[in-house]
Amino acid sequence: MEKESGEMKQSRFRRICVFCGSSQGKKSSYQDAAIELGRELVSRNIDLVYGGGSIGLMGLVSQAVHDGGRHVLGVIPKTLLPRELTGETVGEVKAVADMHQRKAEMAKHSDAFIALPGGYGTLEELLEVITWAQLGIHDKPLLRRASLAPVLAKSLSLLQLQKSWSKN
Ligand SMILES: C/C(=C\CNc1ncnc2c1ncn2[C@@H]1O[C@H](COP(=O)(O)O)[C@@H](O)[C@H]1O)CO
Repeated sequence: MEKESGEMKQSRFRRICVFCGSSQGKKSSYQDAAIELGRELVSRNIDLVYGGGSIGLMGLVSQAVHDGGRHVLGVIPKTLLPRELTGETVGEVKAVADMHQRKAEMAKHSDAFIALPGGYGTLEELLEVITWAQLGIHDKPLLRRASLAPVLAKSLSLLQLQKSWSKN
């Protein structure tokens, strides 16, 4: 991405949608990755679109982008608007009717998608944009889309495993 002179080349993406956990996850590397991604977007002059709120990795990436002076758009269903559910949102907040409209709005306002570690919500959002790409509904890049199937399969079986552990 860097030019020979050392100055940063303008990315072809203006706004990137990030799907990520509403909790911080068990590994500090997840939190580090969220902050690092936020700073990377700033360094490439890219704005953020995400699910809104300040909780979990969502809060870390949005705060990093906001702190760096780039625009942050949080798309939140009306039912999740109360601050006790999602916390304070930095930047612009777009309230939508429901989860379906949220995903459509996030996709509409973005030029590409990136997924960080997360739970069922992140997986669901990721699977939907992959499916839309497969159906030709959009042709926006998704980070490592080509090799995602095995990763997703592994994640799903890990989630299943985690579920059965928590029952014991
Ligand atoms: C209902 C409660 C908390 C939910 N708060 C959320 N606020 C904003 N966005 C959310 C929330 N939960 C899920 N999302 C969306 O899904 C992704 C994260 O889900 P995950 O299951 O944590 O991976 C994220 O990208 C959001 O778009 C109180 O219990």
